[in-house]
Amino acid sequence: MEKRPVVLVVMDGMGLAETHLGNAVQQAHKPTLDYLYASCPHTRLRAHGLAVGLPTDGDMGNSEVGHNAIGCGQIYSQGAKLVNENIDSGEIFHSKAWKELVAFCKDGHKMHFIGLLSDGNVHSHINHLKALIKQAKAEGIHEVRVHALLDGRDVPDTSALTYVDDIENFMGELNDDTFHACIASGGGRMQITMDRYEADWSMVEKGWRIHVQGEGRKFASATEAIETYRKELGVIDQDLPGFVVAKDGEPVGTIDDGDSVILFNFRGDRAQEISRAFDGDASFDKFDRVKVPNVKFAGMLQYDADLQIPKMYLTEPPKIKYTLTEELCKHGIREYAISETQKYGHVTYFWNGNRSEKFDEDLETYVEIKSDVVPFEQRPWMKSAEITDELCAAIESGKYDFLRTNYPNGDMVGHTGSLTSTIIGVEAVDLGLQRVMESVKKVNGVLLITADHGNADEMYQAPKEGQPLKAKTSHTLNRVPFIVYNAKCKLKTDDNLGLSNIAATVADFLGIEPNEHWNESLLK
Ligand SMILES: O=C(O)[C@@H](CO)OP(=O)(O)O
Ligand SMILES: [Mn+2]
Ligand SMILES: [Mn+2]
Repeated sequence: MEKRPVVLVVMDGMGLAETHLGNAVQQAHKPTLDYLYASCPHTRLRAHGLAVGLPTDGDMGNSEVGHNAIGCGQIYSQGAKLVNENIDSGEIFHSKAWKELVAFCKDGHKMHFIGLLSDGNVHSHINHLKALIKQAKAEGIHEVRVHALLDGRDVPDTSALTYVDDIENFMGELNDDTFHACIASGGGRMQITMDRYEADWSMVEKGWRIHVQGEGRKFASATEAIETYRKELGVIDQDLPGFVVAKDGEPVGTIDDGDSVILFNFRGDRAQEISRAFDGDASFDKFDRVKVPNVKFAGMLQYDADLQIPKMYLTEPPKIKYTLTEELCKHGIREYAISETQKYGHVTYFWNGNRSEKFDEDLETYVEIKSDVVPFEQRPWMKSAEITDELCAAIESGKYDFLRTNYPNGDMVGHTGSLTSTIIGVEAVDLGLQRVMESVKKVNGVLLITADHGNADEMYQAPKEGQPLKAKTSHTLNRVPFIVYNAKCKLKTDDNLGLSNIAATVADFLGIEPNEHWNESLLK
């Protein structure tokens, strides 16, 4: 095959749904995508469940597992599954980190659990938290405090009380003369603690003050906080401000010297910054931690093995080998990756098997466009134009053989639950694609277009008879497209094909031999 530049575009969160109702992708004015479907080879891929290493086919896809699969051409058991197995076998409680943390806080100190309180299974699962609390009691811990990040992004948008009630009932049954567990603080996941890719460290600072120092608006319970904020602000769970649970004016669970802290999220992007705040020495300068308690801190997983974030962890992360980048570097292929902050790590860190470091400084170029810190329903175009400017220039420069990008709009705007804004987000992507196509055509390259999972394709929850339609903020279980522009080819259409079949396809178009560990190419 003659050597031509290959460009891969991931349209984040733009899956394929049958229904038109609430389908922002279908409802958008998208002449470019319409043209591509009408005239170019295309197929459908699995982007959820077993096809991306999740426990069951009931698990929706997400960016981490999606970009891992695209970037390594294989299916690895992912965090959600590895933690399940580690807990089921009881091995987690023999880990060095668990033993050290238990021993550290046993006498008169507290064990804290910080994490996303839901069963979304994208970043965490409430069952994992329950198993850890139960074992903490069994091993003689007296005090447990939960710092509950409220979801509404991987689960229905106002479901926080379901999970708060669930965990409080669970802890209530364990509580007795020797053991006391309760919620100590919390807040919406898009307000505190769970920032990613350094988009907005002030979120993490807010979380630190609330969880560690007990500084924030005080309430008698998590339920009171949620109900009060909902009444006052009318916002959905992910946007609820931080709160501290207090009794007689005193926080019930600050994080103090001698305590142990477990971050029970398994997914890495939104877990790294708070981990760095706990693990960081005196040189930590992302915000003023005021006082750093002498605690032992562990993550559910290690979120970046090269950078050792965090130092202690309960579950070994998937060891993703034979990545596309590694293989392309071996062949001297010059790579270019670009996105805006919110998805920058998706096309670098997740893409390369959860590694932030480059394989080859000379061959790889990474570009980050700074994301705005605004509610994305107010700026649904996000940085699509700026990404496109840079990408088109890079394509036309002739300096790169393989270029990749992620347009975040379908996903980031989709998560807000606004159908109108998400339609505009999809239209912004469509415009970007049109410009990328022109550049690809100019250099006689090949353009591959796909998505990492659905989101914008279902903006309403399944309708219930007699009830008004409710916004849906989470990802979907739908297939995603794979389209080839400017290359004559035939694509396989088998039902079992998924994101892990893309790496070998990219290699085919670049004219190099796919790695033997990769799943088959999509080319017939
Ligand atoms: O925002 C996120 O953290 C997830 C949803 O929990 O979305 P994505 O997997 O698309 O990054
Ligand atoms: Mn995504
Ligand atoms: Mn998403």
